Amino acid sequence: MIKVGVVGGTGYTGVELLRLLARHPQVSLTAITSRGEAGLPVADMFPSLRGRVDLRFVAPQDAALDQCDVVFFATPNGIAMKQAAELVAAGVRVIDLAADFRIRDIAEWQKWYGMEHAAPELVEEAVYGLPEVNREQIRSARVLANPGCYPTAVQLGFLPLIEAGVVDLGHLVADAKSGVSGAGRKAEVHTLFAEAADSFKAYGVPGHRHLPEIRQGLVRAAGQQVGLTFVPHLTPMIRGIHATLYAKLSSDVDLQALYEKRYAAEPFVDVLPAGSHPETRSVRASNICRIAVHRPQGQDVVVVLSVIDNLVKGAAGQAVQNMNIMFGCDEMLGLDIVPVSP
Ligand SMILES: NC(=O)C1=CN([C@@H]2O[C@H](COP(=O)(O)OP(=O)(O)OC[C@H]3O[C@@H](n4cnc5c(N)ncnc54)[C@H](OP(=O)(O)O)[C@@H]3O)[C@@H](O)[C@H]2O)C=CC1
Ligand SMILES: CC(=O)N[C@@H](CCC(=O)OP(=O)(O)O)C(=O)O
Repeated sequence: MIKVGVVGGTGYTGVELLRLLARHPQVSLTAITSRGEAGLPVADMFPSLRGRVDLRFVAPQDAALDQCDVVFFATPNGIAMKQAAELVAAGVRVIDLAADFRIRDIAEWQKWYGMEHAAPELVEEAVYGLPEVNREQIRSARVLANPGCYPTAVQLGFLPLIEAGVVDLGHLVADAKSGVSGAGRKAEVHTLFAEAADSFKAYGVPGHRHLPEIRQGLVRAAGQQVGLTFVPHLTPMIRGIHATLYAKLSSDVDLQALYEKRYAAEPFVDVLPAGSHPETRSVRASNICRIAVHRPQGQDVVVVLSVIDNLVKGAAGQAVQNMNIMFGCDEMLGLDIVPVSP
């Protein structure tokens, strides 16, 4: 059994991890932390876990994390980077759901995240956990940088076009919408029911911290610089990301065949039939990214629609997928669940 610790078990991605890990046949949940709820049975806070998780929350400093085989950090940015080195030295593998190890350029990371990096040497060795790109490196990772939610939907949508070299790399556009759980469980005015339940807005247009992460992945696939415009939106739903991606075609290609071939062996990417319009509810609570590719009215423009559940393929599900790869389990173990909506 894989002994697992979860730091940040009271947050949205933390409880989503617990939902998935509690039913994982190879996992033994060992420690689940909370600073404010130490001592409280986890199932008292989350009744959906009654009978499935019988641990109590423990304060992070009291958790025997060094006894685990792997520790997930479902914490704000800047926490994992301070603890990962000690854990790795103790032989514990680290999966960070935050952004501490995602950006290889430390100066760039510090600019976007507004803090000094505490473990640049671990960024160097960390593996970016997008299995559809890095599966082989993930197997031996000691530090795993789980991708961001928008970066997962946008990269999976753009990658086939970029890898095949069939679009103008200077003018890629990603227009993405997220449910409110993407902002986490902490209290903030803009996610109050009265603020977010009946409104729709773009944000971060001058620059969002996921821009450098997406660009890093696309540049790697292209082998050259790319021009990317990324505009996130907050939409009145709880879970889900819908990314609409635009690019100018530079060669004539069978787009449907291109996407079907690229993802034929991927268990968690579903390329829909030509002409489809994926809905976020079709992936709710599942680890699947559903993609449709369009060429409107035969123009030289390609439009890609990519949907995920931000808490699953965009966070906890992808983290469990990565754990499965790191520990030699079947990649779908604990994740072979159907979406909860039609
Ligand atoms: N929400 C989403 O859709 C996605 C989130 N992410 C990333 O995953 C991480 C977690 O996000 P999310 O679950 O939404 O956030 P939440 O705000 O919902 O939860 C954060 C958790 O971190 C714990 N925590 C906060 N500060 C500390 C600290 N100093 N030391 C230890 N634990 C701490 C909190 O627990 P307590 O206060 O009880 O200690 C809480 O359980 C973030 O980095 C986020 O950016 C990534 C992809 C998608
Ligand atoms: C709707 C919403 O607010 N979404 C968050 C992004 C989600 C997230 O948690 O960011 P990471 O994946 O980098 O951790 C935001 O735009 O800041």
